[in-house]
Amino acid sequence: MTTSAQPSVVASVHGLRKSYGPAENQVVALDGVDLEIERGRFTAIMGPSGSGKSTLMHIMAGLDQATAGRVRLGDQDITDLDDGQLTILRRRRVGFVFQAFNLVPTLDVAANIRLPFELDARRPTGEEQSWIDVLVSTLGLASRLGHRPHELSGGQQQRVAIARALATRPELLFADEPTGNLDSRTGRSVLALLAAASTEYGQSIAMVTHDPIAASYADRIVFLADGRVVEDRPRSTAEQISALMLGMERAA
Ligand SMILES: Nc1ncnc2c1ncn2[C@@H]1O[C@H](COP(=O)(O)OP(=O)(O)OP(=O)(O)O)[C@@H](O)[C@H]1O
Repeated sequence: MTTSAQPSVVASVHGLRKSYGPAENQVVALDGVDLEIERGRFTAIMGPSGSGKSTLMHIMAGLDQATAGRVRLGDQDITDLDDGQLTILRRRRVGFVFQAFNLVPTLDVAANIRLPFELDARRPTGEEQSWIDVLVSTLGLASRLGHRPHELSGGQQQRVAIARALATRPELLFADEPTGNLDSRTGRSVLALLAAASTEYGQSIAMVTHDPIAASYADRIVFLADGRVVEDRPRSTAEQISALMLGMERAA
């Protein structure tokens, strides 16, 4: 086994608070969250509707700013970065996969996958193009490169979104209900791909989900309730996760 100089934590938040609205009518979305996301692992973030999952993910990904607390990505404290710096950080260091795929309808598959490079005003290097070729073939998209998103199935569109998100080898991939729009069989194949990206390529992944089956693909499951971390479990079966969720609902 080789020892890595990389720290084992890819992202962290400490004392994270986020509130919305004026003081007299304030909604507290995150109420003091401390969390470390481990490098090279697949972490699921679960919790009831309104528990703060999306808010946490958006702040960790530099899409939103904290009210209080610190946020780190890799070895950098990103808490006080301005909008321009956050835009560059998102473009270069994180990847996103959303429920709604978010592909550009006028671009073909190849151009959608290359988009992060275009937005950074550069072309993929030879090594990056080789990696894109690996992604395209692993994800079964080779015969679809000239197609537009509307010519693809939901599962194929999500695979394009995953290829696009992994193309720049992001330090951390964020996935928000990535299988929410897919039938269960296609959803499972997308989850297996994410799990393989983590185990085979060391990709760090943080995935928000409501679905115990989706979370069962992760190495670790963090549960939020009312803006706080209430459980933190290693890999579990869908049945164990469902039982835990039920127990938490009863206790609430
Ligand atoms: N822009 C906003 N303005 C006001 N309140 C907000 C805003 N965004 C989120 N909230 C509130 O913050 C709380 C946490 O929301 P968040 O979207 O993070 O929850 P969630 O766990 O992702 O929920 P869901 O599973 O339903 O997507 C909720 O009470 C929500 O209403």
